[in-house]
Amino acid sequence: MDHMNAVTFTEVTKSYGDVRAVDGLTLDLRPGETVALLGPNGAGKSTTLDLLLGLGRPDSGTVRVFGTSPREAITAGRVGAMLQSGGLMGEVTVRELVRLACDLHPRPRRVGDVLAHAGIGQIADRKVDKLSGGQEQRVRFALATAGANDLILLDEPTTGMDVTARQAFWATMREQADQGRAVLFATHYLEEADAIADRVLVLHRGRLLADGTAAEIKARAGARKVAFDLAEIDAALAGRLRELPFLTALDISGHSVRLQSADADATVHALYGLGVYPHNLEVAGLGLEQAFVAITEAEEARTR
Ligand SMILES: Nc1ncnc2c1ncn2[C@@H]1O[C@H](COP(=O)(O)OP(=O)(O)OP(=O)(O)O)[C@@H](O)[C@H]1O
Repeated sequence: MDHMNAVTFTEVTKSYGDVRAVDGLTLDLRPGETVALLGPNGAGKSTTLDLLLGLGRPDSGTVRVFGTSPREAITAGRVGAMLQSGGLMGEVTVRELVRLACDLHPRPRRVGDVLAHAGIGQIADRKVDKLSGGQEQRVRFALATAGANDLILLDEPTTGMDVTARQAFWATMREQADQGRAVLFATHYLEEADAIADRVLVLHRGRLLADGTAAEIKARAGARKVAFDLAEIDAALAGRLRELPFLTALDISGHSVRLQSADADATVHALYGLGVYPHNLEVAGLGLEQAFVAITEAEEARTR
């Protein structure tokens, strides 16, 4: 069983009325992988997670979790989830709620361990409806890890958490992945995806636009930023700068030039060929956020 994929989507389509929320999605997740699911609002991230939880059924195609239907995998206690929506039971204490989740799980962890790992040991005796937003998120996280799950699904898990809570959260998730669990999380925090995920999926209108490591996705977006200063920029030089090869953007302001290039090596080579002497030359890759914007905007332009 161990070689089996944690998740397999095969040609999955799901519509709500006229809206194709998921459109022909094919993808595999392997045990031990931490995977970020990115996409603009309405891209189909939550729908994808719902399908994995058996909360919706695909119109066509198949979703398998450890080789079974999502429902079977959940009944067997293999899937833990932390979703955006859904209120928590309020009249009970944090410990009581976590204990209930552990009692209901086919393969429960110890209540004390769950509380400690989620960083809520100190607030275990508080009523759930008296918690701050960030504390509530930690409790949701505890509920998602009440049992020994093999797949953990997280929908924007760190929304509302402070920096310390976020770091503790991702450290715990990393441990879970190191123990062979697959972790799939939807997020709008691209720096988090960049830092945490082994693999990044970019969804757009229900389709998979990119699938790779953060470094691969940045490289795929291609462009690099180049910045330098020149002693003097007259109109003739400005014209020649505009004709540098592989330029995708150029901004000249006083003595400083900022540009984007699809092939920075070739652009910088040609720049020296103009007989000028750039000072303070910097070449930098795009961040995941810029790469994400570049990829999704290119797709918008293509399908417009
Ligand atoms: N229950 C529903 N009924 C009707 N339309 C829905 C329903 N759920 C989702 N949709 C539509 O399906 C599309 C995908 O929505 P989904 O919530 O999966 O996107 P998302 O990527 O999670 O977005 P966000 O980043 O805003 O949370 C959207 O156009 C949304 O309006």
